Amino acid sequence: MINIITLDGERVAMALLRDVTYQRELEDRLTLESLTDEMTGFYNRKHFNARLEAQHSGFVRSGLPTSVIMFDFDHFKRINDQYGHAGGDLVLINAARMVQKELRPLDVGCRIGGEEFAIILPNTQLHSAVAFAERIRQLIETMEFTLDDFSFHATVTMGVASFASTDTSYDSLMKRADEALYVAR
Ligand SMILES: Nc1nc2c(ncn2[C@@H]2O[C@H](COP(=O)(O)OP(=O)(O)OP(=O)(O)O)[C@@H](O)[C@H]2O)c(=O)[nH]1
Repeated sequence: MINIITLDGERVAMALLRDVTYQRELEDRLTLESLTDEMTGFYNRKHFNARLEAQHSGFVRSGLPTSVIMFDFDHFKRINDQYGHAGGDLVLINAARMVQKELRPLDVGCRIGGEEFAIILPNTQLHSAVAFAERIRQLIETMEFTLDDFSFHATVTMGVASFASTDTSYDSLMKRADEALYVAR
């Protein structure tokens, strides 16, 4: 804002400038926090739904493929019972960290439930997504989790699906991935 003021009888212009960098950074941080899971740093279910809906629109418009990998830790309750909640948390945090390292820049890793994760893979056909899911599954299987004097392993069940021309919304893809998850058990 520029004001004209009189100083010592002279008319001068005075500009008021406000540095909003801090405010912008704070707003960006709050937005990011509302979209991410604090424990793993992955995006939360809200962001997952929004991104998948956007990917579905892209698919309808231009036919760009998108696949989704869902995975769920097997018998997670048993891990909590045997190694405590800290043991369960350790599995979720370390597995998410490992998966994050395997993702390409456009991929979106999300924690969509307690021990349930999903990865959105833009521009990825089903067969590539299946190969990637299998690699992740094996990597998790070989991870060793250590807490106090105990070492243990965890396994996941995966489901993979891609958008199809018959999909009326992103929900249809989720249903297929869920069914695949179920069949794999
Ligand atoms: N440690 C820890 N446990 C969690 C968290 N969120 C959810 N859980 C636990 O995850 C367990 C999920 O239990 P279920 O849905 O029965 O799943 P499950 O034991 O893996 O059984 P299946 O899915 O049939 O293999 C519950 O015991 C929850 O308490 C979390 O953030 N940390």
